[in-house]
Amino acid sequence: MDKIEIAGIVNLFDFEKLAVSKMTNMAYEYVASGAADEFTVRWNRQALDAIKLNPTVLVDVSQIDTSTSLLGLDLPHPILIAPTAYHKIMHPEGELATARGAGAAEAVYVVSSFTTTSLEEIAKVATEPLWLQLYVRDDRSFTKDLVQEAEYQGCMALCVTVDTPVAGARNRQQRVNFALPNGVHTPHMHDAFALTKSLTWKDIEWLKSFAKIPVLVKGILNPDDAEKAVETGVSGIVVSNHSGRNLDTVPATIEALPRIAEKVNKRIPILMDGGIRRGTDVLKAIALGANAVLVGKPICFGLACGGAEGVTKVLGILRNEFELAMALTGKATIAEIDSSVIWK
Ligand SMILES: Cc1cc2nc3c(=O)[nH]c(=O)nc-3n(C[C@H](O)[C@H](O)[C@H](O)COP(=O)(O)O)c2cc1C
Ligand SMILES: CC(C)CC(=O)C(=O)O
Repeated sequence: MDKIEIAGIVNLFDFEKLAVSKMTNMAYEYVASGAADEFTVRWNRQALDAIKLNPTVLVDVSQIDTSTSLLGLDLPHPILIAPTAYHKIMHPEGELATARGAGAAEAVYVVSSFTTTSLEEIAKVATEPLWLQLYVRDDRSFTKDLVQEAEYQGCMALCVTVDTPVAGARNRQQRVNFALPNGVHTPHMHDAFALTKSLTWKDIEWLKSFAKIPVLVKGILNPDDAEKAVETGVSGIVVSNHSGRNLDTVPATIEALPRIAEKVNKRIPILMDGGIRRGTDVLKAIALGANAVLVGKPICFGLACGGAEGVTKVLGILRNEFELAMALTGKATIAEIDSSVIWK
């Protein structure tokens, strides 16, 4: 059943349409919704759509190379799986299916702190690099233990989420009384309300003082914060507005990206997420200063539609579209993608 329906899917938007019928209403609302009036959710997409491309013709594009290196990793393509919580509410195999899907698609999988499967189990099935997204809790020793467990399980980087001292006004989650179903647990985080509200740059320094793997901060929108991140010595930043789930009416990430890229000036890698749905979106993000992108919601919908296979298909479609976008704009390698590809 799943296989036939998935076979008919040709783009990432199709996954959401199919996922509506596959997910419980509560799970769908959890994944699909943003904060408050969802302006930022819409702006993420509208801002990407509004950017026009400037193709160069008569360039030899017989060999398209999407490979890139990031924090010491050689990646066949620059598309990562963004950390999203609670995969077992989307598919019974949860994060194990996501990790298998990532493996088949040669993608880095950033596991959420709110994973419903332990890192140990995920690491057993993963064949591509895992990173851990870290929510810091009031109990700092708990956080230290989690970092050490991530290192022990072979995670290759930490993404510390810094845009969620509190979750946003998630009205759609409130309307469905969002709660985890019986039998679904978060082995590394227990309680969403135990997140710390007192996280500062000092904590990032503290994490860096003992972490043996690169520390990135996820949730940067303000260029001055990007500068602080560089000064604090983090290994990279993720330009993100949490898919519009926290502070509504912040700008689209693609709008914030050029200013941040200018400030960072290639001193550390920049990743970006928020509304990436098309290969042309990946191209635009790279052209405006990102080294790599992450996708969140489409992975959840792919997982809901077809488990590991759905996740692989989401990534495969996006990667293929990205290759098409490179060929059609006359860019054979990632290094060649710069702002000349944007119509001004
Ligand atoms: C269902 C869902 C759960 C999420 N859970 C987390 C999380 O646990 N930790 C985190 O840092 N970000 C979380 N995010 C934010 C994503 O990592 C990412 O920033 C965002 O989804 C990217 O935008 P996109 O979904 O439009 O691709 C979540 C997003 C969604 C949609
Ligand atoms: C448990 C939540 C704080 C996870 C999250 O980051 C989200 O739902 O956006």
